[in-house]
Amino acid sequence: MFRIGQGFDVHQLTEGRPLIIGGIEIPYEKGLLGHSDADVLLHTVADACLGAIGEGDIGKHFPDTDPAYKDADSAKLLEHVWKLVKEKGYELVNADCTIIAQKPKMAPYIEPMRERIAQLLETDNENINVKATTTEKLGFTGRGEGIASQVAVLLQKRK
Ligand SMILES: Nc1ccn([C@@H]2O[C@H](COP(=O)(O)O)[C@@H](O)[C@H]2O)c(=O)n1
Ligand SMILES: C[C@@]1(CO)OP(=O)(O)OP(=O)(O)OC[C@H]1O
Repeated sequence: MFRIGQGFDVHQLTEGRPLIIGGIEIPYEKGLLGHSDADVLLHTVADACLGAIGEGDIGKHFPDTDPAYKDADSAKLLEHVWKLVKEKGYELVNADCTIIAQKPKMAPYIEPMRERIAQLLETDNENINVKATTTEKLGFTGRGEGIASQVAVLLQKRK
C-alpha cells in the first residue's frame, strides 16, 4: 500500500541567526527565525511524512510553546517523525523537495542537503531530490523577507 504526503513551510529571514536548510549551514548575512533552528526544509519533510501517515503536523508533535524545542536541531525532530513512520510499517519510495528563495544561491548546497535528508530517512540518495527556485523577485520570497519550501513524499508499506 502507498501513502502520499505533502508539506509547505515558511520562515522569516532575519539578521543574527544562522541559515540552516536541509541540515546544512549556509554562509549568509541572515538566517531563519523560529522557535527551533528554523530549518524550513527539514520541517517541510517532517510535515510531508506526518501527512502521509495521517499524524497531523510538526506543530502538533513539537509545540512552539514548549521550551524543550527552543533552538532545537530540526534533524532530531525529523528523526522522531521518521521513527513514527517506521512504527506504522512504512518506508520511503521517494521525496521531492523545492526550496523557494531569492537568495542565497542554493546550488552548492543541494547535494549535501540531499545526502543529509537521505541519511535521516534511511534511504539511498537517488530517492531524494532537492531543487531550488527564485520567485523572480516577486512576493515575500522575492523581496528576501523569507524562505519557503514544498515537499512531496511517497511511502510504501514494508514487505
Ligand atoms: N535560491 C536559489 C534559487 C535558484 N537556484 C537555481 O537557479 C535556477 C534558476 O532559478 P529560477 O528561479 O530563475 O528558475 C534554479 O533552477 C536553481 O537551479 C539556486 O541555486 N538557488
Ligand atoms: C518546529 C517548531 C517547534 O519548535 O517551531 P518553529 O521552529 O517555530 O517552526 P514552525 O515551522 O513555525 O512550527 C513548528 C514548531 O512547532
